[in-house]
Amino acid sequence: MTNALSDIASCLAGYDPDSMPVPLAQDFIARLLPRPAQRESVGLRESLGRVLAEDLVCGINVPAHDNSAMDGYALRGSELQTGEPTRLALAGTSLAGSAAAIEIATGQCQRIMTGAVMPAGLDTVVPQEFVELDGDTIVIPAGAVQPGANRRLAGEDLARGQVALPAGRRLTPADLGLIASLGRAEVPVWRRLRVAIMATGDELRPVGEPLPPGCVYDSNRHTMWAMLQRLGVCEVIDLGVIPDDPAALREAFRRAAAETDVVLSSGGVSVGEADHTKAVMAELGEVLFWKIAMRPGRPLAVGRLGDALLFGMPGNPVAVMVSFYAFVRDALLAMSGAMPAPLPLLRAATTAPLRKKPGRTEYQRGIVSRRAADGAWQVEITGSQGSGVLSSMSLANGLLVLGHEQGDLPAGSLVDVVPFEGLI
Ligand SMILES: Nc1nc2c(c(=O)[nH]1)N[C@H]1C(S)=C(S)[C@@H](COP(=O)(O)OP(=O)(O)OC[C@H]3O[C@@H](n4cnc5c(N)ncnc54)[C@H](O)[C@@H]3O)O[C@H]1N2
Ligand code: MOO
Repeated sequence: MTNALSDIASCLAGYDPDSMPVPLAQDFIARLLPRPAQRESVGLRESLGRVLAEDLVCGINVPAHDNSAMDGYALRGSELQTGEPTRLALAGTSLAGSAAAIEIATGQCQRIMTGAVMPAGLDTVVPQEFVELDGDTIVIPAGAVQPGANRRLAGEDLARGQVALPAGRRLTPADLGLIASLGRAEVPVWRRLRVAIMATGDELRPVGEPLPPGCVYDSNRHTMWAMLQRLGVCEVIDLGVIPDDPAALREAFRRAAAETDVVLSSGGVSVGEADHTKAVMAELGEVLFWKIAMRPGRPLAVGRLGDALLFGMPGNPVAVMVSFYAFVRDALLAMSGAMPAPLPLLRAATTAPLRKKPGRTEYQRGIVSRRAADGAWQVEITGSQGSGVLSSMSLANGLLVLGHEQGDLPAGSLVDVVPFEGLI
């Protein structure tokens, strides 16, 4: 039996739906999240960006055998002379890919290529450019190589039985290579989350249609779709634009909750007369409405409809993006089974003074760059910070995060910036 949202809220010290600090809202949401339940096996390439459902244990050593790191000559390190050249007779050649057992006698060495198996008993490789050939003898100048150099040991990258990648890992290009190096063609991952998106509002028109007076094109569904694509762990179900009509909203929310794990809507969560979204959510499910102490992104609805989690995000186009990164991103990753991955932060110096009201978290759009004089990070605000102004968001390459208690800042202050690279 899951706890009612109001019970969870009553456990939080300082809970205030009319002025919720960002960390408290994040903490509340973290308590609601179901763990992933269904796993599937996907082909290696399909696993990029997906969440590993179990620890991936190495079935083999990588590399599988001791091998050479250089093209050169393999020898016994104990036979290297100190203070004078070493002379060794050439026995034969080892090429990569050959597993032939080779015996090399004392006083001999073996020509060897990068990646070739080290002959038994040899532990050192001298690169070919360091030696001189004297007929079938190689001459290694004193000090050209240390015993044990240029040899890669079996299992030095990954040892059989070791956990190569832990459950919860979101797989990267290097991880795909790692999994391939273990010879695995199939990867166990958690099922993608199904996420419904919808934009609500009578004034919204889909792109590609004429724009009647008083209307705006719906941009939020496209930013929501794009942010979800970038996250890489969701299957997006687009329910389109829903008018401010209770019957249509009811139908859309019912359908979304029945078919998906998470429902994201934009608009209709403020106090306007056509803001029916709130009423419909409350009628169908269990929903809390908050005014978050932040800017932009002040109104937010968080709730449950059946088994689906609901985020009613504000309609203003920048507010919906900031709400997504402040609250929805981490929730979706946790529900996908991913281990927590806080957004990377840069510390950058402001190029001009900043106005900031204490008592709320502010997310300001900026451009981070390296200062010519010393290469240190600096950040400049991208102009109007209105929560409907998408152009300053589009121009930005990062979001400044100014904490709850922070007041005005003089030029040159160090602030936290979330870089968009890889995120937006
Ligand atoms: N009296 C008050 N008014 C408002 C408050 C408040 O506390 N008291 N809060 C303001 C804040 S902050 C925000 S944010 C908005 C959020 O309101 P809603 O979530 O109800 O959003 P709407 O009213 O539906 O739309 C707001 C704005 O955004 C435009 N919009 C909506 N959806 C889209 C979309 N899909 N694509 C592009 N643009 C969209 C819409 O046309 C409005 O201009 O409320 C403030 N008001
Ligand atoms: O905070 Mo609203 O979310 O200003 O746009």
